[in-house]
Amino acid sequence: KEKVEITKEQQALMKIITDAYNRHQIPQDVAKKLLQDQYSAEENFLLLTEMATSQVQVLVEFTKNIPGFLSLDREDQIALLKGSAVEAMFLRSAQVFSRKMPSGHTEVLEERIRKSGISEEFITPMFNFYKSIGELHMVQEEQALLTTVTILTPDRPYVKDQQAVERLQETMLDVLRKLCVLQHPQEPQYFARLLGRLTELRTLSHYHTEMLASWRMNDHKFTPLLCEIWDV
Ligand SMILES: O=C(Nc1ccccc1F)[C@H](C1CCCCC1)n1c(-c2ccc(Cl)cc2)nc2cc(F)c(F)cc21
Repeated sequence: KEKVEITKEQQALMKIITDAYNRHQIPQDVAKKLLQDQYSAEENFLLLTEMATSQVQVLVEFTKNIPGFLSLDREDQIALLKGSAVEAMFLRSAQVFSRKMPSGHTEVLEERIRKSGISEEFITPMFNFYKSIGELHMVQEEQALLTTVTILTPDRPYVKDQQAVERLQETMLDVLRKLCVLQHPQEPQYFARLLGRLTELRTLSHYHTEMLASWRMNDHKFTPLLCEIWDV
């Protein structure tokens, strides 16, 4: 049984990333808003575009705190942000959905999202993903590192120096792997399950353009930033 040990440097890296991850969260809590009131499809769509726009802004701030990210080629930094923004939003949504809430709140939240305007065909895959993330009961360090690993995906479109991104991602994967072993000693497969979620996340994110286009309302308006990032 090999002794898994997180080094001092890895401990420091994890602290920087987790603190940044917790610092750069959306100011107002979308779950609270959704639990307070029932909104029309138009109001929900507007809320989504506002949330997604501010999510991109906090994602940019968060990446500045990933050690080594700012040393990457500038255009590659943009390519990584553009390539991971939708996945980061769905990952964040899943973490919001999986948060411990007073009994009955998760059901209300699920109901509100089901009725928000998203077309039927996307509801099941989306909630399957949210529930599979919830079942992992990730600690906040794992959530922060998983988002970091998602951002540092070398094979995003237009990334020139993939090796440099790969080296950074591997550094984060090594810390995440050790953390999983230490946090979930009874589950040797936990780390593999965690990475399997990233495949599900990528698949779900492929639907996002259709999910938005099929939102049950006419004339979908987007912010300039979302047009940039969401290919809409
Ligand atoms: O705001 C949102 N997500 C979100 C974005 C950035 C940061 C944090 C976020 F939670 C939207 C709302 C918007 C308003 C209508 C209902 C869905 N949202 C989604 C979601 C996201 C994108 C598509 Cl295409 C379809 C649904 N899944 C959610 C699960 C939740 F638990 C939750 F609280 C909100 C959620």
